[in-house]
Amino acid sequence: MVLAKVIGIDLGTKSVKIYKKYKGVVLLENNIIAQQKRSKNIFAAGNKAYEMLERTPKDIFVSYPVRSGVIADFDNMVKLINWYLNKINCKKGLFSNNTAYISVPWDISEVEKRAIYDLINHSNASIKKIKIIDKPIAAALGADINVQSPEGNMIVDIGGDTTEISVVSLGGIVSSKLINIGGNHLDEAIINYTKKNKGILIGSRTAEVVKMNLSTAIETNIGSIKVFGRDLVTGLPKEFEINSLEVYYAIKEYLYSIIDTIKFILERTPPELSADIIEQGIYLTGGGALIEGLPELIYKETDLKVNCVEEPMNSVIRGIGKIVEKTNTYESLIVAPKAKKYKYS
Ligand SMILES: Nc1ncnc2c1ncn2[C@@H]1O[C@H](COP(=O)(O)OP(=O)(O)OP(=O)(O)O)[C@@H](O)[C@H]1O
Repeated sequence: MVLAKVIGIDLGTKSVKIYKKYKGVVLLENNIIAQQKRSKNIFAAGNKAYEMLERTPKDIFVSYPVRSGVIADFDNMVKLINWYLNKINCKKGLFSNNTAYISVPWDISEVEKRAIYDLINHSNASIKKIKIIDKPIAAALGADINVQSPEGNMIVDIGGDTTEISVVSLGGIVSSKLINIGGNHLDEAIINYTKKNKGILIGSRTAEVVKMNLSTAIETNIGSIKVFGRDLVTGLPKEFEINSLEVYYAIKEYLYSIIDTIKFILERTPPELSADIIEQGIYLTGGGALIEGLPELIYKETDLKVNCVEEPMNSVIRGIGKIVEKTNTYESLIVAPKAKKYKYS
């Protein structure tokens, strides 16, 4: 007899993380596909495809199938999920009665949520049960918050394409807002800054390196790095230096938009829960939580202390992992399905 497996999936805009019961995180890949333009066959997937970004010949096309937290390119996402599941040995025939726990943003439409069921049903994996978890709940669990208590907690999850700001209490979402601001927008802002102020065009991977090294919410110069770009006047490659103050100027507008949304959500939070949030502070998760000085800026603008979560990029998959390991304890956190024709459980 083949044993049933339980896995958890964090299907992010930028990356995919898969957790296997008793094993921990078994897959961490960029959620990106490189394919031949004509045949649409996979040329590379995951981290290998990311390495090809902006380096491919004309007949190879590289793209991200998840955009703004939802599946934007269904066919390619099916190809990728098959590739990921194959990589962790979760393909058809191998497991008889598998269950997958998958997180989705809260503030999206039912149709967008249902696409997750379609995705798994169209995949090669023999997953019988699909259980949906609200991403803010998973992020909160991953931040070691007791999500089932009556206490209110605010989670700010700054991801690749989106920031999801949510208040959770008693295992549910009290309020949440998903805004289209994430790491990709900061990369674009850095590209636009160097184009406008230095006359140099850089690629998105270089912009991400600049962001990871220098992104700051503090208006002071704390360091610089040298990178290559293309001089827009001569057309030739050029090495140039960029410092953290320049990166601050490039991204600050986005940071303030996130803070404005935090205030927006706070204004709409019932007073009892607001009191809890004031006492506990905000929890910052997602890759964007690594922006230098962001907790201090949020504190300055909102008067709320900010709790930094360890390895904030892994918060959601850590939370899903906790659910996968203790399915009975966390059964109440599973989102109730809305339509019948899908394989809900
Ligand atoms: N040190 C850092 N400073 C700033 N940003 C960072 C840093 N490290 C990673 N990031 C950014 O964090 C983002 C990825 O975060 P995360 O893994 O939480 O996103 P995701 O779950 O894939 O996306 P989403 O939540 O939008 O679906 C990327 O844009 C990445 O560049």
